[in-house]
Amino acid sequence: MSGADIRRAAADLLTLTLDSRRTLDDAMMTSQVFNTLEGSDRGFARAIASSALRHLGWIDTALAPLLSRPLPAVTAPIRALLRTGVTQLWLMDTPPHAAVGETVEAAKGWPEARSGGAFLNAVLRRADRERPDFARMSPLGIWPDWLMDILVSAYGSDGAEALAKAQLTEPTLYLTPKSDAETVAAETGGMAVPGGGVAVPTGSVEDMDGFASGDWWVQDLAAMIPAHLLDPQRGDTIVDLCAAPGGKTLQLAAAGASVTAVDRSAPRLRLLKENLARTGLKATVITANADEWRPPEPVMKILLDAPCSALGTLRRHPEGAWIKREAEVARFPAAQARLLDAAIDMLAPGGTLIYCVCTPLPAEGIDIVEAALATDRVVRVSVTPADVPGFSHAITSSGDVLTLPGGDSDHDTFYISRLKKA
Ligand SMILES: C[S@@+](CC[C@H](N)C(=O)[O-])C[C@H]1O[C@@H](n2cnc3c(N)ncnc32)[C@H](O)[C@@H]1O
Repeated sequence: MSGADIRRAAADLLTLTLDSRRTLDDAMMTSQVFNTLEGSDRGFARAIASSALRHLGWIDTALAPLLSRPLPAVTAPIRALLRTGVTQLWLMDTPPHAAVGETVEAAKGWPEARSGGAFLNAVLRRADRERPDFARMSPLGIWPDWLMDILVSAYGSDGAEALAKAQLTEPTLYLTPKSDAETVAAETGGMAVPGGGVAVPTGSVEDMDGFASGDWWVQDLAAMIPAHLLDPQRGDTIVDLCAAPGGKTLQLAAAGASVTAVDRSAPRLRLLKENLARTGLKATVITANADEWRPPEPVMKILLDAPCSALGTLRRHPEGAWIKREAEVARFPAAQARLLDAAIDMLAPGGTLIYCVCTPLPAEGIDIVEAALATDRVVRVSVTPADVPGFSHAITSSGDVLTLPGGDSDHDTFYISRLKKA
């Protein structure tokens, strides 16, 4: 494949994410042009798109003075090629002649972009001469204004900046071992870390030792905490609500618990079933709306990983900042409160419920839990340092866990609360 094909594929991934509002993973699965690439070409196209999405607010701000019309007024294919070109020039080690030349070539082979070749050439040449100094730009500028505003109002400028800086850093790939972390570390060339995960060098997951044999699955370190806090034991009956694609179901099942995994999305449950089959673990899988579904009898342990804005995983999915809308984010708390109420209904007296969301927004985390506590149907069981090896710094003054970035931390942001039925 030619260098132009790689740029065309990267631009296609950008239009699918930013203009069709798909996730990058989904775009990579559906883009025909991306799927003609193999090996390192595929890796390079993905790296360009991923870097563009990670830094998009900065890129668009720096592009604006180079254009005679606003970026949104440029057609989608040319806009994607512009972003593809400047990402190579400003953020990657691509030699300028290749970044400009191959991106302009890509336009020539793309009927909807062909007429913009000369414009693209002129802007990219100027972008090569007039390079922005991203180090002097506020990290908050990588986000759309609405997102910056809600994070600044929740955490102040410094806290929001820490979240933005976390997004600017390539996240480590972590595996959750089915049984022994040291064995998985030896098998994959990784390193066992406190909390039970294994940090591995980034690469093709399917090609790593132990993938096909199901010895591990990919899961962020912070995402391992909720299942740990439920203290799953052999013989426990556990209901895992909002379970797909199943990272936490696998953890609970690997501990020997009898798990019922409930999710309303059949396609996502297909992934959960694939994960169970690959790892040889067992769970009862139910497609249902957890607002309405009830177990045959109340259970002692429930995990509710509620649907959320997922703003705590932007470092892995930076496109989330651009494909989500403020109004959608505002709708989550009502759904979360309903689901927590339903989960409390399913819980036996004295039973334990873990509520978690992968977002730093208090409206989706502590506010939901405080409202449930105010009904007196549940009490909080404060998390202790011994409960969360490697994460004692994340225990909040109210006894929950909030894994905000800080120092040399390298994990997603989760809010987790442990509740007991009164
Ligand atoms: C954060 S994801 C769950 C991730 C999963 N627990 C894991 O560890 O892989 C939230 C899930 O909630 C599901 N969901 C959203 N609303 C639901 C509802 N009312 N009933 C059941 N599942 C729901 C979504 O389909 C999605 O799979």
